Amino acid sequence: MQDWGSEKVLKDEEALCLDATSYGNVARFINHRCLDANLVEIPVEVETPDHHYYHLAFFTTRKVNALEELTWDYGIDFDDHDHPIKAFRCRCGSKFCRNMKRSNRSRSAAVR
Ligand SMILES: C[S@@+](CC[C@H](N)C(=O)[O-])C[C@H]1O[C@@H](n2cnc3c(N)ncnc32)[C@H](O)[C@@H]1O
Repeated sequence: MQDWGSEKVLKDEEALCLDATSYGNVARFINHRCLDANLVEIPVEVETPDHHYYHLAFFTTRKVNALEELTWDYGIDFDDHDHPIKAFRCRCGSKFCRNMKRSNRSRSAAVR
């Protein structure tokens, strides 16, 4: 189930997926950063006489310096090996990197 915000929990059949594989704008170039990314996404309902649909609006979570990279936590579970899409190897560099934690875990397991 998707939970966007808090008021409404969508059932799977009502959930929306935005896929920028074939079409998108400059937001397609935003890279992932684990946990301490400087952007969050807010779904914004766009209303026309015929349709209601969503855009994802990105907002910064803190002051961003000139030339600082904008990053967004894609919400990937790097431990989910059953996911149909294989996750990339994260190189976000965050000290909270979920992929890094996984690498460290396997390394310390190998040392034992
Ligand atoms: C939406 S695109 C981001 C733009 C992409 N870097 C580019 O130059 O076109 C997502 C892809 O970028 C790469 N990517 C994004 N964040 C990454 C990260 N933290 N570590 C490694 N690769 C990353 C992955 O290949 C991912 O599938």
